[in-house]
Order: sequence, then structure tokens, then C-alpha cells
Amino acid sequence: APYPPGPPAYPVIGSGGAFPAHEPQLGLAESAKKYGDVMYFEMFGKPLVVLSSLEAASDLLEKRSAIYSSRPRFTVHEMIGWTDMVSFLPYGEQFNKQRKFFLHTFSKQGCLVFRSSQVAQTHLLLKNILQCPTRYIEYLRLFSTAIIMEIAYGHKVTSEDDPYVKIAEDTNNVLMAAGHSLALVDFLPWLIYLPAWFPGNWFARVARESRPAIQQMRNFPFDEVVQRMAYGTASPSFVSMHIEELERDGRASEENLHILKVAASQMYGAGAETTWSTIMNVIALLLLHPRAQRKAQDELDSVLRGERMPDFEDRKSLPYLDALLLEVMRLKPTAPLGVPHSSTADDIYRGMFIPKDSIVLTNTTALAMDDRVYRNPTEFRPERFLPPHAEPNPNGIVFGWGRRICPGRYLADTSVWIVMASFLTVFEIVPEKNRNGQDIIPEIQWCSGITSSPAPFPCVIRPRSEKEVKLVSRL
Ligand code: HEM
Repeated sequence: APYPPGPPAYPVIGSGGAFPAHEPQLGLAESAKKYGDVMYFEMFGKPLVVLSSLEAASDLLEKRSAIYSSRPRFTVHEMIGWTDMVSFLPYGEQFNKQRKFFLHTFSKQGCLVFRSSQVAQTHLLLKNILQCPTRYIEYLRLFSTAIIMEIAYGHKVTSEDDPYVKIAEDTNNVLMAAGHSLALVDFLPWLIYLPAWFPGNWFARVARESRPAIQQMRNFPFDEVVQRMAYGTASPSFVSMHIEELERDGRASEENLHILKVAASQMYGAGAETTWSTIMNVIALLLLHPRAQRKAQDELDSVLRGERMPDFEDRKSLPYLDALLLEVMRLKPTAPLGVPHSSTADDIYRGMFIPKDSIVLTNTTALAMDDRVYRNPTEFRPERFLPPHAEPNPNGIVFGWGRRICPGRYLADTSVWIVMASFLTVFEIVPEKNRNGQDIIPEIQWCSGITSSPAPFPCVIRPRSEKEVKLVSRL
């Protein structure tokens, strides 16, 4: 069978030259109009397949997940020394062992244990923003870090001076420096043999400088939990709950404790930036869509009046807010080009040959913009997810697919839901004014890497009225 259609390949570079370097999700969505929803690139001899429809993503990554659930090699991350974390691991025994820790703890039901931490951190967030609304971006960052640290290690972060915040910042710097997706060196692995001073060999420097931060992130919080458990002062957390379970089952071997340590250290990298970016995307789009903001607030006001009861286990108990969050996540997917999967066997799909070891990218941006699935897809319209419309839930677009689907999705979803329900009850997001008293409606730019979030934009966050100020002061 022939390969899927794609740009022409040339000697050595293959079709690598046609792969867009900047905001690839946009260029690839354009190419898909020409080549179709399953596109083939030969990148310096390596097969790369780009999926651009819900149907193809679901057919391959879900229905044939036995083949499409591995990961490609992430060379830079390998050099840093953290590819033993679940999100980088190829499909196999190590992967299953580590992922099991997540599935167990963060199932829909399992997440309920962490609900009180999510609510307490949200209250702290509201108080912080009330005191200094202009710093809302930093406070949201603190919130996203604090939630993860509390859930992973039972450590309560209450201020920006906390040592766990420093660890988180250092880790984030590593993530930013290394990127979280594919780099040229993944296709040309011999580049790693170039000396560190060689122009363009940034990865050797990043790897060298990152290692101490990674060791600190892995060891310090984990060792603290072990110590607190020995003193009997540990709060329940992902780590303490699993150590207890391993000890109870007689499986607390050095190897299993190491796997747990690695899994816990992954939570920050996978969960903090993504949660923060998603909340920032909501705030940016609500600034641009005041009517939607007002509608969500009307719904929340009906809760305060006692006419409606929100149910933590059912987001649909606030249907408009639920639809609004889905619409933000569809229109501004937090991971605009998904996270690459790779295939572990040759396959034939719709008569096309997809070779073993293909890198498989799902262009979530193209999926969200598919007008066969979403009517007027570029339009911001939460109502598309409400009866009688009920367009498909963009879950795959947001959280990925099959055996690699984000295991933190229920936790992340409720964090975003609780924060936005609370935030919109108390605050409003309004444009800044110019000297003539007119609203400044900013042209928001979205920075895109592995996650996409708005570049800083002018806006004002303020309490909706004195009543809300009192409400927050009483929390
Ligand atoms: C709104 C926030 C979040 C978003 C948008 C998000 C999105 C994603 C996406 C797109 C993937 C890749 C799925 C695939 O390869 O098909 C992923 C993987 C992952 N996420 Fe999340 N995530 C979020 C929050 C979290 C949180 C809070 C945690 C931790 C509790 C977490 C843990 C993970 C892990 C461990 C993986 C790797 C899974 C694997 O490779 O098998 N995520 N996430």
C-alpha cells in the first residue's frame, strides 16, 4: 500500500523542509486541506504522520491503541536524564507500572479525596487577588503550583517564598528550555556528538545545566514525605497514600519506591503549566466575550440566591459554565499540537501504509476547526455544547487519546471548574480604559510551544461589588 499523501520528499531532508517551523499547527492545518486528514512526512528518513480529523485520531489512537500508544525518542530530555517519567516512556512494562499509580489515584472517584485541597487553594487565590488584583497572573501560577504540590506531597504552599515554589520554578525553566516536543536533534541524533560550544548545540548546555534542578525536584519533596511519615505528621497525598499501600502489600521495594518518586515528580511538569495555561485562556477569552462572561455570572448568581445547587461531581449542574469551559478548550487547545505518539507495528489504514516507528502527531487545532464537526468553528459560542445543539465534547482535543490519555484530566478539569466558578462569582474581567475613557480591546497574541497561553494583555480584574469583597473576606 502507498504511504499517506504528503509534501514531496527530497534526498536527505525528505519532506522536512515542508514541515512548518513556527506555529506548526496552523501550517499543518493548511497542508491538510491539500493532502487530507492523514498526512505523511519523511523527516530526515524518519516517518511522521499528522492526523487532522477526529475520525482519524479516534480510529488510530483509540481503536488501534495497541499499535499507537508508544512515544518517540525525546533526545534532549534523554540527555537531561528524565525520560524515565511516564509521559516520555515507550509503551511497555515500565510505562504500565508508573501509569498505574496515576490511574488509581486520579480516577473520577479517586479525585474526590483532593477536593478540599482544591477548594482551600481556590479560597487562598481569591483572597490574594482581592488584595492585589494586578498580580492575578502570578497568583494563578502560585495556585497551579500549590495544588500540585499539596496533592503530590501533602505540602501546603501558602506564599511565593516557599522552597517548593523555587523547585517548581527551576523545573519550569528546564521544561521551557528543553521544549516538550520534538526538536531537530530527534531526527538527527548524531547532532549530540557535536561539542557543546558548537553553534546550535544548545541541548548540551541545557542538559548540563538542568540536571541539578531535576535531582532536587525528584528527591527533596519525596524525602520530606518519607520523613513526615516516620514522625506520623504526613498529610494524605499521592506519595504517602502509595507508600502506605506498597508497605501494606509488602511491595515497598527500592525499585517500586523509585518508580513512585519519578511518577510524583512528573506531576508538576505535566499538571501545573497546563492548568495555569487553561485558566489564562479562559480569562483572555472572557475579556473578549463579555456577554458569555455575564451569562456565566448570571448562572452563578442563581447559586448564591439558592435557586441552583452546584454539584462537584457533576459539572453539568452549572450547564452554561461547563459549556463555556469546553468552548475555551476547543477554541484554544492547551496543547495545540497534542503530544507525539509513536507506532510499534506496521499498519494499513484506509488503504495507506503507516510504517512501524512512525511519529504520530494529532493536530488538535485542525480537529477543533473541522467544520464537519463544529458549526462555524472559529466562532466563540458556548451554546454549541448545550441542548439542542450538543456538538461533540472536545475531550480528545484537550486531553489526548487512548492509552496515553491524560491521567490527570479529572483533577485538572475540576481545578479549572472550581477556580472559574469561584472567580466569576466574585470578580469581573473588564477592559482597561484609554485616556478618553474608551475600552481598550486588546489584540491578544497566543504564545505557543507545547502548551499555548496568552501573552500578557491589558485587562482589569475587579470585585463585582462590595458584597463580593465581604464574601471573600469571610472565607
Ligand atoms: C488542564 C490541564 C491539563 C491538560 C490540558 C493536559 C493535557 C494533556 C495531554 C494533551 C496529554 C498527552 C496525551 C496524549 O499523549 O495523547 C497529557 C498527558 C499527561 N498528563 Fe495531562 N493535562 C493537564 C493536567 C494534568 C494534571 C493535573 C496531571 C497530574 C495529575 C497530568 C498528568 C499527565 C501525565 C502523567 C501525562 C502523560 C501520560 C502518558 O504519557 O501516558 N496532566 N496531558
